[in-house]
Amino acid sequence: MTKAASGAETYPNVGRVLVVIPTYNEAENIRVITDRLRKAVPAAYVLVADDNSPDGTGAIADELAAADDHIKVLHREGKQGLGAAYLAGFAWAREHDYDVVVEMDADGSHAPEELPKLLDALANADLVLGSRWVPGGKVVNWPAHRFAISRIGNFYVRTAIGVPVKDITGGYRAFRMAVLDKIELDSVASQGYCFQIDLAWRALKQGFRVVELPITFAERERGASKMSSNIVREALWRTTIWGVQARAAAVRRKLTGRPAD
Ligand SMILES: Nc1nc2c(ncn2[C@@H]2O[C@H](COP(=O)(O)OP(=O)(O)O[C@H]3O[C@H](CO)[C@@H](O)[C@H](O)[C@@H]3O)[C@@H](O)[C@H]2O)c(=O)[nH]1
Repeated sequence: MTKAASGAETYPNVGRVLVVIPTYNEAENIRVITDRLRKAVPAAYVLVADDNSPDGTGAIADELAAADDHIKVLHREGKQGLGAAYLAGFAWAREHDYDVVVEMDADGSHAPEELPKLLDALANADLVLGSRWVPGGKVVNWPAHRFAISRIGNFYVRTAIGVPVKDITGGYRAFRMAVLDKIELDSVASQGYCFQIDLAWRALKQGFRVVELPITFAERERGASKMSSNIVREALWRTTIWGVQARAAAVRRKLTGRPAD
């Protein structure tokens, strides 16, 4: 089979872009999302990070990769969570010299057609967060319980760790590689939504320019969400601990007069 022509290799003013798509049982979605993405941003490369999905997502991704040299596949041994799949994707991006790494769900919740907006915003930012909760952002067809979890969760995180970000749990974002190089990914243990909170917070603490841009998040039409009560619980306990640690550090600084570590 002849591979599709690569087209442009870089995105203007940004460089080499890798979109990491973690997958677990996304056989119904992976063709659609990669097709939309390749049309929306022909210069971008795609890495499907599949956790040995029982529904054969990995084999479909291999077929797509065989036909298009902008599509790559990372086969992982088994289901280890969203965060672990992204960390493996980031390490792959670093090994292969990408300038920007994008996180995107496989199920169409994150519209590839909005990616140029996120990439263009990197002109004045190091990390661009697609946001449902800034003016202009929205969610489509979300069940009431997801809406409530996201709004209450984001409010809780903002209050607990004291960050101004409106949608810190969102999973549609573009990182300059400099951010991923600096935020000590080896020590990231969080998974699920908490992984998103963790990375954005690390970037903010390092003083990187973090910008939120409105996006439309659409509920998946095919396949099942992997959201579970464990994912929500993890976000709660970890952010509570981080909030307490941040406050304790602020008090220590006040008492000793020393700047932050
Ligand atoms: N490789 C791998 N991929 C996974 C795993 N769990 C989930 N994924 C993939 O991660 C993406 C998001 O999973 P969903 O199950 O659809 O996520 P969600 O609950 O709708 O969560 C989304 O919204 C959250 C905030 O509302 C975000 O925090 C989260 O990152 C994601 O974007 C999908 O492509 C899914 O296949 C896993 O264990 N391993």
